[in-house]
Parts: sequence; structure tokens; C-alpha cells
Amino acid sequence: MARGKKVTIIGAGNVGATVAYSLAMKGTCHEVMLRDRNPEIAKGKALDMSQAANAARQHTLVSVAEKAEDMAGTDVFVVTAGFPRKPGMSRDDLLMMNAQITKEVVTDIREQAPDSIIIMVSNPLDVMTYVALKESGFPKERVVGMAGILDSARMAHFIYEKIRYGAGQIRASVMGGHGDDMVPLPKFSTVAGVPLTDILSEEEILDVVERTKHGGAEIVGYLKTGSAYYAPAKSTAIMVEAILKDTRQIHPCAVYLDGHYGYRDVVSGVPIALGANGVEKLFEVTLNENQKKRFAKSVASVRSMINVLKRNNFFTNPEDNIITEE
Ligand SMILES: NC(=O)C1=CN([C@@H]2O[C@H](COP(=O)(O)OP(=O)(O)OC[C@H]3O[C@@H](n4cnc5c(N)ncnc54)[C@H](O)[C@@H]3O)[C@@H](O)[C@H]2O)C=CC1
Ligand SMILES: O=C([O-])CC(=O)C(=O)O
Repeated sequence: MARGKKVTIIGAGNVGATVAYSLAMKGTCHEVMLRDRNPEIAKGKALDMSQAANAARQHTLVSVAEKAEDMAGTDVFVVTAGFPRKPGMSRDDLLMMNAQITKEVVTDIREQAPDSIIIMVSNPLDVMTYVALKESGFPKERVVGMAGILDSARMAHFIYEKIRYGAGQIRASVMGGHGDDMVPLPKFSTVAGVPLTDILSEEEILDVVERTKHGGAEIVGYLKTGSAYYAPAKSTAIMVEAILKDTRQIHPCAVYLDGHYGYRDVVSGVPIALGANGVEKLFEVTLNENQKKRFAKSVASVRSMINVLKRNNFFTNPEDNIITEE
């Protein structure tokens, strides 16, 4: 069954506002609500976007949640509240400040819309998804992080730059966390069904892999004051649409691993079917030894950040501060 149609975006900055614009231009939902600690700017953006929706002959109304209670009845939350990185920083440097913000906003979500689905975007993404899951107390199916769609889109673009054909037919595959240890998978990537390994040389593939891993940093290097937002916003809007329309299409997303791939109590990016209930199915892809090793390294890096939070007694429920694995 398709869910209702109210989407609330917490954090109406570059990514949040662009997600709202993307949803409004497509008429994906009836109502998009923005919530930001700076409500005046959010109001200006909401008004501007509602007018743009009319220009585009769409029905979407964009408004602002001035009070937490205005978010009641939300079906899908997108959380982009938090700081972006600047040149010279890694996403992991945002851990402590964004964890606190995530904890605050998730408390409001839990109180105002306990049956909703949360799409996390703030960085470091996998850890923030874990924080949202633990602090909301929601079932693991209803807290999903956005990264894999973005990383795969970047990889597809870098492939396209090299081959200059097959636009729109490139299916690139990336798993693991959204950090420097992410796991691009050229062996699972194709152009219209033709394996990438039959199209590009080893050296060219290595170049695509490295550029994908540092795709976010490359853009931070140009923008200087913040990070990418067009591709991140489009990738998030795709997730919102999959949930609202119950498409159950398969996308790489950051989800809680509960024994999957041999890992517990951690979040990482894996292929899932995304639909009205959030994670409808999690796929366990058969990885070769090299891929397994790279995935393990990525999971370990996310876990080490989660453990920093646990050591600081960050989580509200004392049981969540128990370290299950180093
Ligand atoms: N998962 C991914 O692939 C990606 C993640 N990101 C992350 O998304 C986050 C947002 O990035 P941008 O939109 O570029 O940053 P931004 O600085 O443009 O926007 C962040 C917004 O959050 C708001 N905010 C901060 N604390 C808040 C609170 N407690 N309640 C409500 N609003 C609050 C700020 O006022 C600001 O408007 C960053 O952490 C960034 O690293 C960005 C791109 C891709
Ligand atoms: O690079 C960043 O900090 C923002 C982000 O996650 C991305 O663009 O992949």
C-alpha cells in the first residue's frame, strides 16, 4: 500500500532545500515541510519553491515547521541538519557536532511522528544513521541512510567521462560506508549489461575507483565553503519517491546490519529493496575475498566511530553505550 504524502526535511540548507525543490518540481508529494534552526531563511525558500511549483504546474506546497508539533503526520523525514565539511576535513571530523544535532532532531521526530520513516543524510552518514536508529527506537527497517545512490551515480559519471557512450545505461555499484573506505565494485558494474571489466582497462578502472572514493572531497575542493548538494539531493529524492510510491526498486543504502554479511550492531551500505515500509528486503551479495576484505575495512571504520560515541556515553539508553565489538 502506498504511504501518505507529507515529507519533512530537517535542515533547509544546501542539500535540504535542493531535495525540497526536486520533490516540488516533480510533484512527488502534496506537502513538503522545511524545518531549520533558522526559520526565517527557511520561510523565504519555502515561499520561493511553492511559487516555482506553480510555475511548473505542480501541486506541491512547501511550508515551514515553526514548532516541532507542525511536523506531526509526516510520512517521511529527510535529515540534513548539521555541518558540512570544508577543504582539508574528512567527513569523520564532523562526528561529535553532527551526532549531537542528530540526537536532538530525532527526539522531535520520535515524539511527533512515531510511525514515520527517516532518511538520514548528515555526515558521517553511516554513524548518523546508527544514531538516528538508536535514538528514535524505530525498527531497523524505518531508518535508512543516503549515500550509495550518490556514490554509484558518481562512479557512473566517471565511467561515462571515459567512454562517452551508454549514457543512462551505466549501472555502477558501490557498497560499504560513505567514507574514504567505501567499496566501489567494478566487477558488479555494467554498461547496458556489458561488464565494465570488458570495456575499460585495469588502469582506467582503478582511476574510476579512486575518483569515486574521493568524489565528495573533489567537490569540496572547488566549493570551499561546503560540500556537494545537487547529486546528493537528487539521490535523496529518489529514495523519498521509492518510499512514497512503494516502488520496491533496489538501491544501495546505509542500513543496520543484524548478522548480515557477518556483521552486527553497525550500519553500512548494501543493496536493499526500498518501499512503503522502508527496507523491504536486504540483499546479501556474494563477495570475493578481495571485496570482503575491503568491505570489512569499511565496516571497521564506521564501528570505530560508533565506539567513540559509546565511550562518551552519548546514547540515551545506557544499553546502547555497551561496546559489542572493537
Ligand atoms: N550522505 C551524503 O551523501 C551527503 C551528506 N551531506 C551532509 O549533509 C549535511 C548538510 O549539508 P548541507 O546542506 O550542504 O549543509 P548546510 O550548512 O547548507 O545546511 C545545514 C542546515 O542545517 C541546519 N541546522 C543545523 N542544526 C540544526 C538543528 N538542530 N535543527 C534544524 N536545522 C539545523 C542549518 O541551519 C543549515 O540550514 C552535512 O552534514 C553534509 O556533510 C552532504 C552531501 C552528501
Ligand atoms: O563530501 C562531503 O563532505 C559531502 C558528501 O558526503 C558527499 O558529497 O559525498
